[in-house]
Amino acid sequence: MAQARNILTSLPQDAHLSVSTSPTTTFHSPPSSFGGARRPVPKQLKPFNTQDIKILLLENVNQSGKDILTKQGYQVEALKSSLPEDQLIEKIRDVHVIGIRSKTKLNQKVLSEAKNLLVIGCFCIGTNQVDLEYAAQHGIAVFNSPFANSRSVAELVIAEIITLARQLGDRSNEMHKGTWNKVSHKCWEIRGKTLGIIGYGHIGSQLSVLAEAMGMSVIYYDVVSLMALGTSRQVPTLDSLLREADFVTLHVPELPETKNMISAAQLAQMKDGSYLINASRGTVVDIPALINAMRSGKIAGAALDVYPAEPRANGDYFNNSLNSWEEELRSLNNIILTPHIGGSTEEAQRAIGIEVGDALVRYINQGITLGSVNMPEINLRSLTLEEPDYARIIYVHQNVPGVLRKVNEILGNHNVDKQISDSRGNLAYLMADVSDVRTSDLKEIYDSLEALSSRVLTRVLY
Ligand SMILES: NC(=O)c1ccc[n+]([C@@H]2O[C@H](COP(=O)([O-])OP(=O)(O)OC[C@H]3O[C@@H](n4cnc5c(N)ncnc54)[C@H](O)[C@@H]3O)[C@@H](O)[C@H]2O)c1
Ligand SMILES: O=C(O)CC[C@@H](O)C(=O)O
Repeated sequence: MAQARNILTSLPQDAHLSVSTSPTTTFHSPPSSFGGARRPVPKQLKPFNTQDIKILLLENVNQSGKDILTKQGYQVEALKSSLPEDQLIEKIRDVHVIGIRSKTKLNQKVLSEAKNLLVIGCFCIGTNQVDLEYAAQHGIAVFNSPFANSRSVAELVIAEIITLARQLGDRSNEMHKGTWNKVSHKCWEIRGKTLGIIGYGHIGSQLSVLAEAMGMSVIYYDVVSLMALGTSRQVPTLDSLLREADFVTLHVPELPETKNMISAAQLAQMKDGSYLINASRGTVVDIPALINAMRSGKIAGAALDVYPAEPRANGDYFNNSLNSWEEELRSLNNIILTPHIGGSTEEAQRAIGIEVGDALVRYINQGITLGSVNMPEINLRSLTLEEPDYARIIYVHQNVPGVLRKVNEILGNHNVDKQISDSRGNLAYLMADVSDVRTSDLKEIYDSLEALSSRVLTRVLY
């Protein structure tokens, strides 16, 4: 694969390399010295003609991200929803970059059709919807936004804790139907109650601070030992958390180990009349088991933001055609059902658009992998307009013995100005800036690297 991703534009054989005069807006070299020195203007490297780069953005990616990509001159097509798999395959064949959120499944079947694909931008935290390993093995880098929406999720959970404790959803529904029902029975303050957080990462720890400010006691369970914020306390087992908490909230990634981590046995461990909140991934809670626990009164209320299967677009139905238990879920009392909006605030979406948009531009134009979730993280200071006949060679390869020797034999006839290499598992990423090269040299370097058996992807940027 990757013929179109082998990026070397055809210039006359002996032409000197041309330099674009438009500096990149998203990447700056550090100043060469302090105090008054003229700052070298970063050179915009050209993966190929920027206007030839085709980008498909799905799932209503924020305007901030679209603007960053459009400003580069790339061709950007943006759709509001995700696509059915057959349409996705049709479209992905043609593009160099795809931007998605949580709904688009980029599995092996889809990615194997993506012959031109260079990079995937997940405009969200979760990357479980992408086969990261397959992507890496085919030289496709994946970027996400690791914490730009964490605060939004934490704030939603705080709102849900109070809403459940006071049965606000039910009272509001009754009023909408014209019924006045003033009750205090089993309505509680949250002050002094215990919040159990499962997964004390970006979201869990942020929530911990907010919950303590509301007067709650916080305990948490995580597979790694983590510093407790405020007066919170890590507990050694999931069971101990479930037995002690009045409110249990999940903030773990979708993994084989987290599938149905809250099922009948765990619900049975929870305190009578406690509450469950899940804004992580739909696979983490066994929903039929939750329905039973709520019907029996064991669980007094729940809030779900995520589901094992979710509709593709706004306006789609949330009913039994997606998940067999949806009607039953909707019929329960004191349950808050939201359409995966934990990270859906103006602030979060704008920040994610900028963060992932910038990462895509850096990768496309400069080959920089900082923040990639499936490639070694590699950066070199940018080339400048004062370095006219330079090129950046990127060689993604299998991490096997002897490759660097062969690569350096190929580059050895030229002046390698700077070079860096790193590996991640069985994949390695090498970046080298070579000076005094002509187009014919580049063609030769490119062809020689392509001929190595270790090759995953070769790019030449200049
Ligand atoms: N509802 C939404 O809109 C929304 C928004 C953002 C993130 N999310 C989901 O929330 C998840 C958590 O986000 P985050 O940014 O806090 O992630 P994070 O990676 O910062 O933290 C996850 C924590 O879970 C822990 N963990 C992993 N496996 C575990 C297990 N089996 N048991 C206990 N702990 C375990 C990890 O050690 C880590 O500390 C994301 O993976 C994403 O799926 C949902
Ligand atoms: O915006 C989305 O679709 C996903 C939000 C959230 O689940 C995330 O992973 O960041």
